[in-house]
Amino acid sequence: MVVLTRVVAQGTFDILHPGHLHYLREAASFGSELHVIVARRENITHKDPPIVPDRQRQAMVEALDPVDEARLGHTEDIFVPIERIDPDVIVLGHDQHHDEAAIADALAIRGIDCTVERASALESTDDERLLSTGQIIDRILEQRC
Ligand SMILES: Cc1cc2nc3c(=O)[nH]c(=O)nc-3n(C[C@H](O)[C@H](O)[C@H](O)COP(=O)(O)O)c2cc1C
Ligand SMILES: Nc1ncnc2c1ncn2[C@@H]1O[C@H](COP(=O)(O)OP(=O)(O)OP(=O)(O)O)[C@@H](O)[C@H]1O
Repeated sequence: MVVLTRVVAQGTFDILHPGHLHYLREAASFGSELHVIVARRENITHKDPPIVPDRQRQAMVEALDPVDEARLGHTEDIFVPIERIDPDVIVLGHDQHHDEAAIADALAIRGIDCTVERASALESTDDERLLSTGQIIDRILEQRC
């Protein structure tokens, strides 16, 4: 019998880059199905809002090879999609501003049996890759303005 292990990853995914692929491939390695929650613009208050519209960010993430399904997150309650997906593992990004223990407590309160992991960072070596949306936008501003 095949046991499906559902994994959740999440983020803004404004302008896609190799760091996103690294994160999503690592998240996918924790199970058999990767579900991605794409943050809604109105919920992105911890940094500049995304340039790319919500639906376009969701469509681009869903097209990536490691991703089985991508959805826009809930407008108010971040646990609504979690309750619908019912994941076995949530993988936080290396720099995501969420505390594993706090997420784990919130899952336990809701009776959701799911572990919380933290992905690693794809660090820039000496090559030319741009490994954050911020870097890409800075490069555009430098070279196009
Ligand atoms: C478990 C979990 C569930 C989330 N659910 C939602 C959601 O339903 N709606 C949403 O807009 N953002 C959701 N988010 C994304 C957060 O709103 C936040 O923007 C994101 O984690 C920050 O990622 P980034 O700074 O790496 O882009 C969720 C995050 C986590 C960790
Ligand atoms: N270089 C990277 N290595 C590993 N994971 C990354 C990297 N860049 C982004 N991620 C992960 O991808 C997810 C989405 O991140 P996000 O969409 O905020 O991209 P970002 O490039 O970090 O954006 P910004 O530069 O605006 O912070 C997060 O979980 C984040 O940790």
